[in-house]
Amino acid sequence: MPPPSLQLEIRDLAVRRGPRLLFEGLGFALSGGEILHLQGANGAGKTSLLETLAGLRRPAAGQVRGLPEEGGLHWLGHRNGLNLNLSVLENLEFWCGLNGAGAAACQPALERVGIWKLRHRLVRTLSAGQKRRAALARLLAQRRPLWLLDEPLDGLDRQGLELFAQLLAEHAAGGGGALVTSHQPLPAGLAGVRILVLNP
Ligand SMILES: Nc1ncnc2c1ncn2[C@@H]1O[C@H](COP(=O)(O)OP(=O)(O)OP(=O)(O)O)[C@@H](O)[C@H]1O
Repeated sequence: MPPPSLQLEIRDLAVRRGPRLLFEGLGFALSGGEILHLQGANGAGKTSLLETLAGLRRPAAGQVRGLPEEGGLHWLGHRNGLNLNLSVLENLEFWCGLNGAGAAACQPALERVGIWKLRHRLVRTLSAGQKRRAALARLLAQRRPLWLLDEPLDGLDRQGLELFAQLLAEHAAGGGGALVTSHQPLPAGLAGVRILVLNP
């Protein structure tokens, strides 16, 4: 079942952190099937923009139209969203329970990211890249039309980067869209990638 179609439109957006105006007048669109690679210097406001789109931060001005209904986006921030004192499987079951995917979605997701054999390990005992794979499994456990990914490549090895590229390509091919921050280039060969530079 493909996710509902995505037509995100950002107009004249301004975001402030405390007294500091990070950016203003920002406009862009993101449709299903597209991947937007968000670039910009440290402190440019990339994370703040994603947090704003995720509803975690109120914009100072502007409009965000076409955000999916509640439950329609996945947020993967600098932190992995994993409880270090639970096992990999317990973490995923928690997320599946929260988003209505059901426990049956956990095994295929963990197999896909290559860490099913680690399912009983406490997350605190995993390497950084293994934790990142567990976080990516969250995205697979339930299909959602919009992915907001903040530095998702951090910690991934070469195979992890290839896996990430496949997951992103499949997401886009299924009609999903993604806004991805990364200081390194996105894996080569991904179709439908546009670049947006914040505060060039
Ligand atoms: N909790 C906070 N309180 C006040 N200012 C903050 C806070 N977190 C971040 N900032 C400031 O907001 C600005 C934008 O930060 P943000 O994390 O959005 O940038 P970024 O483009 O994602 O940076 P990076 O590439 O380093 O991850 C920075 O100047 C930062 O110092």
